[in-house]
Amino acid sequence: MGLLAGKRILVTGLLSNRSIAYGVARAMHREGAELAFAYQNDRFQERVSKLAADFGSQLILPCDVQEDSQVDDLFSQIGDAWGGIDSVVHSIAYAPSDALEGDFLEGLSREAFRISQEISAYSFPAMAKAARPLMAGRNGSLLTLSYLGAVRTMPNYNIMGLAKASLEASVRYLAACLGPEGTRVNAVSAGPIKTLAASGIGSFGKLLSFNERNAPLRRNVTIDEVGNAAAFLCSDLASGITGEIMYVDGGFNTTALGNPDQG
Ligand SMILES: NC(=O)c1ccc[n+]([C@@H]2O[C@H](COP(=O)([O-])OP(=O)(O)OC[C@H]3O[C@@H](n4cnc5c(N)ncnc54)[C@H](O)[C@@H]3O)[C@@H](O)[C@H]2O)c1
Ligand SMILES: Cc1c(CN(C)C(=O)CCc2cnc3c(c2)CCC(=O)N3)oc2ccccc12
Repeated sequence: MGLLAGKRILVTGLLSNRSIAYGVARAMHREGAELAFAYQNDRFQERVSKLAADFGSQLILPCDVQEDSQVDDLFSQIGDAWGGIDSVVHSIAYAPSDALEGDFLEGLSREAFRISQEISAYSFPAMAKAARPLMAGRNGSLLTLSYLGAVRTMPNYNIMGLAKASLEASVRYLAACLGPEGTRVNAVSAGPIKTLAASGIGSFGKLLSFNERNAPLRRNVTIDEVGNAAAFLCSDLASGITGEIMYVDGGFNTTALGNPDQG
């Protein structure tokens, strides 16, 4: 019997078969979950529907998290179709690309700050608020994806680091708010992975190879390893875990000087 048998889970942020959300969906499907998907806008409907078919999903709904009405509509449609929901996976981030390279202050602007916080951080508690009535009494869980740049400075990550810091704080405040009603809230902080969100980042290749050479496991992680951890955190095996940021990064976050042989 799969870890997630009988669970109904919404997975957001699926965009390609390299998406972390794809790895999460694959693990959760394998563990017996019934999946629904949300895509950012109509441009992505066809490609997400094709990807979602890999997981036998018929519930594929639009949701641009910049619009409150679309977040509300998403969960009312899920309520109509399912009557309730056990878990929500938030796998969404965005900052204007010119804020994601070079000098932190050069890339800083009120607009870049607002957009990155709104899409990459506010959207998680906003979805939690809309999902709350559907999750009552189900001992469900919420899960989001973070990155080490939330708590350590990472060259070029810049304004996204502030958004992830905000996101990780929301994991703790949501855990405190929803724990009494039985809903758990956690994050997986993943190591760097070559996805669409990572492409177009100038120094990404260097970052991947630095991690590969310096992480205790001496390699990068895969979307399936992140997916497995996400499936565990949303399963009843993790019934005592909430407000937690679980690192799936080959141990990189635990090192100070990395690989001593690297000089
Ligand atoms: N790739 C990495 O190295 C890495 C590492 C750690 C954490 N993460 C996090 O994983 C999550 C998924 O990113 P990914 O690497 O799988 O890339 P991805 O490009 O596959 O996924 C990013 C998703 O964000 C969605 N999105 C952006 N703006 C949106 C909006 N306004 N409304 C709704 N959806 C919107 C996109 O449609 C896309 O599906 C992000 O939160 C990212 O910060 C990525
Ligand atoms: C790792 C890592 C990532 C992957 N990661 C953890 C992320 O969170 C990426 C999120 C992201 C948010 N917004 C945008 C983009 C990516 C690229 C396209 C775009 O226009 N905007 O991005 C980096 C950017 C700089 C340095 C390291 C990294």
